[in-house]
Amino acid sequence: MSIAYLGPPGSFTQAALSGLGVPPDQAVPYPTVRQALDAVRAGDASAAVVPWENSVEGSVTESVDALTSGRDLRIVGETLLRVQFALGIPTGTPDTPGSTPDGAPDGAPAWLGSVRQVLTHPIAHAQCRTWLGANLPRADVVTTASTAQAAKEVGTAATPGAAAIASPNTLRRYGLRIVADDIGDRHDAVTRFVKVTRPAAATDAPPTGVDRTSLVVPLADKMQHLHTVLQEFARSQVPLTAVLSRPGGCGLGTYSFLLECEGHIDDPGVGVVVASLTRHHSAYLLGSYPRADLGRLALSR
Ligand SMILES: O=C(O)C(=O)C[C@]1(C(=O)O)C=C[C@@H](O)C=C1
Repeated sequence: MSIAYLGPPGSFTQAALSGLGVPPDQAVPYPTVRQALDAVRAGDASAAVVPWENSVEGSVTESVDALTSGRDLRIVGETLLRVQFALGIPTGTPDTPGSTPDGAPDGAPAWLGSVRQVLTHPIAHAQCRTWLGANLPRADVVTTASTAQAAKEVGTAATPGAAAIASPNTLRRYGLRIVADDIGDRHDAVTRFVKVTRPAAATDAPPTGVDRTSLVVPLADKMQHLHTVLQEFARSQVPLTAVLSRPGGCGLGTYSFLLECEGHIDDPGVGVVVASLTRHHSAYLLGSYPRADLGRLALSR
């Protein structure tokens, strides 16, 4: 069966598929993270790959919210990808010497004068803020469901004054001319992607010794329990790797927590913590899966 991913082709998510062992001929692009996950829920895809966390911008809350909107999906794997960004404009864009936009630096290249609008994914935008602020401070930023979608829209519509931020290969794929490369604020930016399945299909991976466990603790209006939740990890000496609060749905100040820790549910420490949080705080498991290795990063260009 097919494997859904955040498309269109050329997205960073597509570049991450090989790191999760997804054969290219099984991968099917979906327009949004939610639609990719819903395809798994509906049984139209056996698994989905979605972005989960970025080293510069933090958690991909769209993915966290879409995944935790039900208790019916499990994370079964993760991979890491180094992400690099470039700016592309339609090939027909004429250079307009002497018309650099308001606020652009003196002596800026001529093509800058033509760019009024930059399309990209919000997390890519967040990673290119410094470059955009210095070079295109007055350009409108239009967010798209993925960087590849931005490249596709700019390449297809060839709207005068529009540019896209995506990986260099993706800009080329959609026929754009790269006018600025390596425009990310951090050259070591990394995005973590996860593979998600229905629990019935999830052959829970056995412990490898280098695993991660993700769970949700929906504290909602019982915020005073947060410190006891965190103490459970300390007591069992289980290292927490992430704590993310999301709106709990019961008004301001109520939260649901995504917690991630080192170790596997079948490891004694993690097992004890998850069992206790499940019993006392209605926690539920999102998955125990092999942790990706920072030393074996793929580079997406
Ligand atoms: O826009 C894409 O191409 C994606 O795959 C999404 C995404 C993300 O959500 O973080 C993936 C990696 C980059 O950090 C920017 C965007």
